[in-house]
Amino acid sequence: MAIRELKVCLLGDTGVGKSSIVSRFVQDHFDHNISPTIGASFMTKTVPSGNELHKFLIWDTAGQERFHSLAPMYYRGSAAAVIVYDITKQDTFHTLKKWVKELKEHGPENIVMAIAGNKCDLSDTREVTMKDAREYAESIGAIVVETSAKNAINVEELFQGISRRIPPLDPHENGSNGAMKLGRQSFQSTTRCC
Ligand SMILES: Nc1nc2c(ncn2[C@@H]2O[C@H](COP(=O)(O)OP(=O)(O)OP(=O)(O)O)[C@@H](O)[C@H]2O)c(=O)[nH]1
Repeated sequence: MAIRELKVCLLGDTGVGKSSIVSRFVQDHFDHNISPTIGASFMTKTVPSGNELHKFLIWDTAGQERFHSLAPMYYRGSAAAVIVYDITKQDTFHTLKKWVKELKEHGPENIVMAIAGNKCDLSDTREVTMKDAREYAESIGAIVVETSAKNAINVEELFQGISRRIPPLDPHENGSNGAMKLGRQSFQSTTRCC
């Protein structure tokens, strides 16, 4: 079975739960007292996808503004970006839109964009509706899903959605050096809710 290495970066405001999503996905663990990320952190996880294995090389970036200038190092060469907002904080949805703009202007041409509305376990105090998120995602051709890293809701599904957007390897395009051509399979939006 062929292994594809897929660089994925997580972007979004500080405190929205990027590290918690990665920790839930890779280690099936949630820490209430997780510290803010300094710079970036790196983890990997390999999952089956059709006839292939997708090895996600995950760069979890720091959301604090002082680290913003480092982000291009992590989205450059990425097959996918997970852009996270907190459904209980409208301003984090605004920050997400700024990240999407930056990715469109400076990110890889065919990057798969996945929007994660995290903390859906706190939907009683929601400030961003699923309708708004879905409409925005459709307008940019992104996957959108509401997640809870805390309660393990839709985290696996988020990465499965990314896997589905990665076109299967064409053996004729895979050179002897193992170079792989990545791109977005479809521009249709995919939506999942809690
Ligand atoms: N209720 C709830 N809290 C969450 C969830 N995900 C993360 N948190 C909490 O939100 C806070 C911030 O989580 P982090 O994962 O550090 O957020 P981050 O986006 O990585 O933050 P930076 O590293 O500063 O960019 C922590 O107190 C987490 O425990 C969730 O799904 N539900």
